[in-house]
Amino acid sequence: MRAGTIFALSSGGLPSGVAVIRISGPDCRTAVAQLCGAVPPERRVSLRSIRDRNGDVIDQGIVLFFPGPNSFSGEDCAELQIHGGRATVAAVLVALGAIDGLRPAEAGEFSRRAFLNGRMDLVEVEGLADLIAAETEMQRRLAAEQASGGLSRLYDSWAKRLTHARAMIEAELDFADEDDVPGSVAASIWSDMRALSQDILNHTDGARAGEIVRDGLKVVIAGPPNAGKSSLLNYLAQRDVAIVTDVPGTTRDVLHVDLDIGGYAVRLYDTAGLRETDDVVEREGIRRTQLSLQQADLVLLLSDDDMTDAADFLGNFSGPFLRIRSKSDILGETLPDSAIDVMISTKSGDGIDDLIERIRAYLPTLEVGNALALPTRARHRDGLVTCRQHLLAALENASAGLDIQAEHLRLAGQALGRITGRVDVENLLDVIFSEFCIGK
Ligand SMILES: Nc1nc2c(c(=O)[nH]1)N(C=O)[C@@H](CNc1ccc(C(=O)N[C@@H](CCC(=O)O)C(=O)O)cc1)CN2
Ligand SMILES: Nc1nc2c(ncn2[C@@H]2O[C@H](COP(=O)(O)OP(=O)(O)OP(=O)(O)O)[C@@H](O)[C@H]2O)c(=O)[nH]1
Ligand SMILES: [Mg+2]
Repeated sequence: MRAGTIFALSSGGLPSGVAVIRISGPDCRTAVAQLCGAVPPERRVSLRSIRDRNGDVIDQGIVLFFPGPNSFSGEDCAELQIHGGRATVAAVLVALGAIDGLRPAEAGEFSRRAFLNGRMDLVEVEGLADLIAAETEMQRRLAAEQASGGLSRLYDSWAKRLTHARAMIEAELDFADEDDVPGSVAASIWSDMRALSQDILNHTDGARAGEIVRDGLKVVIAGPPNAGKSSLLNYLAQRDVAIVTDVPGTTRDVLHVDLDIGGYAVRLYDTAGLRETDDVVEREGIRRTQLSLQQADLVLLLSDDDMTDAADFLGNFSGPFLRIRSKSDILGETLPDSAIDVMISTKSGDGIDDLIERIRAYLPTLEVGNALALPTRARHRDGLVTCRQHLLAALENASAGLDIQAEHLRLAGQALGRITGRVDVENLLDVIFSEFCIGK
């Protein structure tokens, strides 16, 4: 850990009504005393004058002091809640920087210290980062559960079962020579380990839902040029995001907008129309369309005709898709092909509600309570898979002997410990904390 006492603006963009500057570290008391004359009573709201080196008042603000270890970071912490003008904040930050032992915080450094001081584990830290980034209600619910330890409690309870099983095996190994210890201890242990393996499997089944809620459902609009793809993106975004013209081949870059459908995040992509072409720029656009199709959770296949050749537009994509007949306002009397799922018009708005309902069917449903403890990152899923592999290796290798089995249980527990950051994660920390903003 980089040493020193750190400070940062922890509230958002300036100007703001009030700005919160946080300080954490061993020289926190000194810093507060220097700026405010004296350290205010612990954990109490105090209105103080904040002064620069020359004793000139910069601002009047609310000052809080939280002595470690019972603080957010586990160190001595303070907050200066001042007026949120740019010059006011800048002057206070300059005054702090001039104090010996103080330096500006790096992104996520307050949380990193909280982690290193055992105030939060890694899964909670990730939950906190997601909570700050949450834009929809379901993202918020999932992140809040994770940040407050819901997922960690589950993983810790599993780690405890593994440790218990190992302890029982060790006991059995230690007394193996004595006649009065029957093998019956192991039987109940192995049935619990089988149950645990199933618990992990059920939990991992929720990983896709967790990742979709956190990252948003990726919906790609594809189809022939001029079908009205960009018009649909603009309509759903309620903004003029993409260029729309009657020239086929208008869109080249992949654009996206984030939608909130019933509290769930949906990331909608507009792509270049797919066709054979000699235009180098358009070909590059089509290549990018194909790349985004590989990432899609759902494809909206849009066309203003019956699109008998739908599969041609899907490339390697094998996931779910909806066939959408666009421009229904100029359909006239002709009935669309029965394979069409939805008919829409961005001119009249017809069919759009229907389309949104159809997209909704691909969103997970999050229930309250325990069901909110879901893995939200590939990192969690990978750790769970490794854990379960070792668990199965332990269960299936009775012939290898108890000590080999116990070793697999140890490795299973280690995989869980890596998820929560209780073991051996030094190399992960930079990646995880760099996701944070400064001041968190
Ligand atoms: N002004 C302000 N508001 C904030 C934060 C903050 O740092 N400052 N938070 C920052 O994320 C969140 C609240 N999280 C916090 C978590 C723990 C402690 C803390 O001091 N915990 C001690 C004492 C608990 C108590 O008095 O009950 C502890 O757990 O020992 C403070 C804030 C959201 N709101
Ligand atoms: N009548 C009618 N015209 C539409 C509708 N949607 C789009 N258009 C028109 O169709 C033309 C093409 O629309 P775009 O949204 O640019 O089509 P695109 O699929 O993005 O086309 P490319 O980017 O070239 O692949 C434009 O002239 C639009 O005004 C609709 O619902 N009804
Ligand atoms: Mg377009």
